[in-house]
Amino acid sequence: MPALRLDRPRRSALFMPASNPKALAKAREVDADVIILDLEDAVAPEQKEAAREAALRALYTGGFGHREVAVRVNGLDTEWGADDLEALARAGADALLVPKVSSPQDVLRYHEALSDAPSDLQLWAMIETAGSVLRLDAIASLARQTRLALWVIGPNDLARELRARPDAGRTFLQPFLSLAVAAARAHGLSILDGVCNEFKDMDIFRKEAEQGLMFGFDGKTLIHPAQIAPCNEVFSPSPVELEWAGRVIEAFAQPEHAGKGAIKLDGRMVELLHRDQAQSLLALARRIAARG
Ligand SMILES: CC(C)(COP(=O)(O)OP(=O)(O)OC[C@H]1O[C@@H](n2cnc3c(N)ncnc32)[C@H](O)[C@@H]1OP(=O)(O)O)[C@@H](O)C(=O)NCCC(=O)NCCSC(=O)C[C@H](O)C(=O)O
Ligand SMILES: [Mg+2]
Repeated sequence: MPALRLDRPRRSALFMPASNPKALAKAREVDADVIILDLEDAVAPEQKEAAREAALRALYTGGFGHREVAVRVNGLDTEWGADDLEALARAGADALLVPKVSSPQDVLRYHEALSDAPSDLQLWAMIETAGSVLRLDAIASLARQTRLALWVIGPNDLARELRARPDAGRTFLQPFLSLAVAAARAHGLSILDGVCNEFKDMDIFRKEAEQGLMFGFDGKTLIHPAQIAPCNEVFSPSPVELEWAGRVIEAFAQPEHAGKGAIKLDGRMVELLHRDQAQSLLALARRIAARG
């Protein structure tokens, strides 16, 4: 199975309809950590085959630099799903993102359909159905025995299925977001927050991205290039966090703190687990800087 790539910065993941040549042309320029070529909901039925061809051309052309590239295929329960998987399994994508996963059996179907794919091809799954909400732990538990490596939340499909009324604070999603992050972390999956449909008002977008950061997401999926810069900023360690991280590590290195599990710093307790967090933050900052 592919090694789980939790070490990659995945602050921003931009969806691009593979049927939109103007959008695809930007895939090698935009500052997103991940590009997701969409064959599913952003593509009209009559465009599905042309979009698949365009995604294949883009993958064979390559040149995506530091960006991870995923393709969101159509579900196996649609007339295009099996052909998408067949065509794309060996086309050089880092991952295939599959929609509307509801159960462990769904993951196993996709995993089996990819049995001949290169060993480093990852399976990413949209978590966006009512069924998936009820089976988070069982779905995530397949991470260690299949290609499953990452989840993406799908707030639009979830709102539709639940008949919820989304508001700016995402009230209907909040309990679910916490549980999804917990299930992902328990089984070593990466997890990306869902898209914000608002792409003109960056205050609304930024608040939603900050909310996702607070819930523990690794990054956020995006629909428009204007969302990339604020998203990267929100999901990068801030100067204040990096300064804190440096001081925590330094404090634990002092001879008077040798062998201690908890010490005082700035009038507050810090424990060895905070030193671990500090080291992770500094490592993420180094990896972001190394992307160029
Ligand atoms: C939302 C859009 C339809 C808006 O498009 P448009 O009106 O063209 O926006 P702009 O005029 O502001 O565009 C300016 C230029 O930027 C390019 N552009 C726009 N969006 C993208 C993009 N995503 N990637 C790359 N480039 C993009 C335009 O082509 C303009 O270029 P130029 O003319 O050369 O200046 C549009 O943004 C869009 O289609 N977004 C992506 C939609 C999508 O992929 N949806 C599916 C994923 S979201 C999802 O499915 C959610 C999930 O499953 C759930 O259930 O929640
Ligand atoms: Mg969806």
